[in-house]
Amino acid sequence: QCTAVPDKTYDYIVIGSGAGGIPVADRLSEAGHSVLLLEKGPPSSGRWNGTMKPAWLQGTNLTRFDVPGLFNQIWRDSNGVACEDTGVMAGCVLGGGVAVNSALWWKPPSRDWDVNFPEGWKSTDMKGPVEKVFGRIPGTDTPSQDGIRYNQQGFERISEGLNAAGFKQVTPNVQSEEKNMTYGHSTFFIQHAERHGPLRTYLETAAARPKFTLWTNTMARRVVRTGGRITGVQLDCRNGAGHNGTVNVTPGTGRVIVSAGTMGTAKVLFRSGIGRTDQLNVVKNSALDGATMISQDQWINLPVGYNLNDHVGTDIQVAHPDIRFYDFYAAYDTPIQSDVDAYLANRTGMLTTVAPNLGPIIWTQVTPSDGITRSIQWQARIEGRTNTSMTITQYLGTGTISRGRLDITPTLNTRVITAPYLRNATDKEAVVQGIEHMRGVLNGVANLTWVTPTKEQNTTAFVDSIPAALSSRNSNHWVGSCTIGTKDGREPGGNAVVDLNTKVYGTENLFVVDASIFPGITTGNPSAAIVAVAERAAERILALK
Ligand SMILES: Cc1cc2nc3c(=O)[nH]c(=O)nc-3n(C[C@H](O)[C@H](O)[C@H](O)COP(=O)(O)OP(=O)(O)OC[C@H]3O[C@@H](n4cnc5c(N)ncnc54)[C@H](O)[C@@H]3O)c2cc1C
Repeated sequence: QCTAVPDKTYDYIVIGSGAGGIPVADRLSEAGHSVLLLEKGPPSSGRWNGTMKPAWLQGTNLTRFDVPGLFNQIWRDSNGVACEDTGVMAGCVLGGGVAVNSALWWKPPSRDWDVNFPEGWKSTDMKGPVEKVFGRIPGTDTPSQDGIRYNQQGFERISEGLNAAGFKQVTPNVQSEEKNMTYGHSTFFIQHAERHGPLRTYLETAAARPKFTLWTNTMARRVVRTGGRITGVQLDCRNGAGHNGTVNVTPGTGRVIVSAGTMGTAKVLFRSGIGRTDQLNVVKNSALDGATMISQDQWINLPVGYNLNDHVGTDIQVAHPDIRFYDFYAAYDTPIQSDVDAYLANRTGMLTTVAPNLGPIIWTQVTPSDGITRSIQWQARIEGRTNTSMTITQYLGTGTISRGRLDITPTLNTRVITAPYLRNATDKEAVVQGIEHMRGVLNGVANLTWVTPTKEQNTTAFVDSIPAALSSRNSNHWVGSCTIGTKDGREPGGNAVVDLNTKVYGTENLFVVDASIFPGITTGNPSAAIVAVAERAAERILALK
């Protein structure tokens, strides 16, 4: 049953409850403001009354989102979980990406801020926000309550090669600056062997305050505005629940924060008449929005959808007779009973391991012929062509030059129109250099065999054989599309959508706080960096008059 919007206004309306939205909503509410957090999807974890679970979790307060061993289920059945309007994988449930992801959790090295971000957002500015994030969500590299890491054969064999090649083993979030020739155990935002992170910290403190309100199953269709002044948000209820109508901000002082993710935020802005004219014309000519869209003389011409980025993923695969595959996919419907018992009784055993048994995580840097250093993260997992194979994904991160673009279709879905992968020759050179290096390192592991590339294959030919396309390179780490910067995108040569306070250019009270404002991709999986950006944005927004 949909509910009509009550006659009440809010100091802040935050659209989207992901890595960016939950922390910023919490900090704004902590400052004493009334805050409404909108989420288009249903509840996810058991803590928030989620219901999606396998038979063996019936009668517990856990859902598929809570148990680390079930995190693979998103690749088996994403119905009602994944966004239907993004063209790429993203979580459309309470928590967004931090409800559905692999929970990998990295303190960003200074380089991630200093290479990518504008003034006011450099590593010296981000030190406090990062400390706040890790104070609340420290993460762990031993999720199981008995302190045991299970099925570590892959980690151990690969480490032999790394050690022989001079790599140093580190505790990644302690030695977080050491991101070259280092490796460590996967580190997760897991606690008590359950998914933790923003849903179990920031959202809990926010929800405990009387002036905080959360509406799930409630989608922001567009912001309602007169010129640059936003007065409210028009809502569509979903899944036969949620709220319908237009909810307003406090007259004169209220603000709206869009935190709907790299794809979702771009869509909300397009539907609100903010973007390049070609995209706004698509919305204007659409059956859904055409008749009700804000008139053309009010459009704000900004480069929404540009500067899109993601880690370029390149998979290599090796095999070793010691490696043991564990069937996390089967754990949903036909789990091993002793593993279920260990998990439910003690939070120990294989199901405390994030599927599909990730690690080691390895960091290197390469500098191709343009002289610009690229950070690389290598992410190993026990999954591949056979039961003894291991896939190791190379993520090309901080320092990449290639960028892509997203746009909106006549049915109002976003889609990646230009994939941000290897559009620049030196990015490709960096990928090849990195793989060449890792092939040498892994050749130092006794009894290791190569699946891809084959031992004889030339590295450049191997990299060329994998299309620079979404289907083969996508890492689900989308950033960009509403870039932060000082060059107002309404001006010739301007590339930024939001200013240094995360306020959308040309508006008085509209902000964007999520992965979409990142000017470039991070070294590692980005969720901790996004939470840190939300902390910093809250500081800056609260400091505004
Ligand atoms: C399968 C997968 C695995 C990943 N693994 C990792 C990992 O291990 N570690 C890591 O650091 N990162 C990982 N990531 C990436 C990480 O989760 C994302 O980068 C991060 O969640 C993005 O944060 P965000 O706030 O920008 O958007 P999101 O977290 O995507 O949040 C956006 C939220 O807004 C909601 N929304 C969208 N439109 C509207 C609207 N119009 N109205 C109301 N609500 C709306 C969405 O439903 C969603 O809840 C993974 C991502 C995926 C998809």
